[in-house]
Amino acid sequence: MLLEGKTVLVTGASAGIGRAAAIGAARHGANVAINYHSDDAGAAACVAEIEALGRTGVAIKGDVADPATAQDFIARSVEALGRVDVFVNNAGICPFHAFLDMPAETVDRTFRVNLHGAYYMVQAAANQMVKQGDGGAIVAVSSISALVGGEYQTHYTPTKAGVHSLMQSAAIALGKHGIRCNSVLPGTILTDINKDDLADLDKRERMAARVPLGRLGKPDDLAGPIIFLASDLARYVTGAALLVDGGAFVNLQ
Ligand SMILES: NC(=O)C1=CN([C@@H]2O[C@H](COP(=O)(O)OP(=O)(O)OC[C@H]3O[C@@H](n4cnc5c(N)ncnc54)[C@H](O)[C@@H]3O)[C@@H](O)[C@H]2O)C=CC1
Ligand SMILES: C[C@H](O)[C@@H]1OC(=O)[C@H](O)[C@@H]1O
Repeated sequence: MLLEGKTVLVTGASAGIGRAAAIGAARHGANVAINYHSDDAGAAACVAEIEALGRTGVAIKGDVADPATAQDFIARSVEALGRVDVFVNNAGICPFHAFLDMPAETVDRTFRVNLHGAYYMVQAAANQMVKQGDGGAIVAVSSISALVGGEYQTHYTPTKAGVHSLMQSAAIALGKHGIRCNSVLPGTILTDINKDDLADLDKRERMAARVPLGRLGKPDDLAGPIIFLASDLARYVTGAALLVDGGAFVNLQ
């Protein structure tokens, strides 16, 4: 049990990586509050799994693109669970589209959800941790895409580089408060975010062929690395970025 008695908050946890992180935290002894955007059934199912593990779970609806959601999520989580020990910034979108005719509203929405949302959520969680006075851990779900490009992801990859950079600067700003800030950089993980893109079986095979470990990732592959960074096992780790990509990034030839 790496998070026994801790309170963990996860954004975008009605599905995918966020959901796996939330349930993984509960499996490690944490009570968990999740933020979600619109999938009431997915959020309820996640809370039900947390509670089946004997922990308290709470789901709070809100669009992370709205700065007010961050204040609301932290305040209502504290109301329900008492405090915030760990904050996992996960919510994100990636509407694949070509560069030359990328609609301005797609760029704007992607920036607001992935980067502005991360900024205000991390800031609100950090303020709560500072108020509590005994440190904490923040883990952001960035991406291998913080380091490499994507033809149909010109609006998305800068947000993931931004989240990675946010963790580095926040690590400096919050170290004096005992708050650690790290990111995980997933490779290609099979979730709803890329279901349509990977319906192209040629592309899916190409992506899998790049992975030395021989397969694309599953949401649960991220739970362990996120829980590790959130836990006291990583007590001297801050400002770090952990690739969780089956080796895809280093596989040049
Ligand atoms: N699947 C992949 O290959 C990779 C995913 N990531 C990142 O992982 C994170 C999670 O994505 P996945 O689990 O893959 O996809 P997903 O589509 O299964 O999950 C995304 C989650 O974010 C939530 N969300 C979306 N917009 C939101 C909003 N405005 N407010 C609140 N919640 C919102 C969704 O409801 C959902 O729970 C994202 O930040 C994504 O960029 C990073 C690298 C690779
Ligand atoms: C959504 C993509 O399949 C996924 O998102 C990322 O951040 C990875 O780099 C993959 O491209």
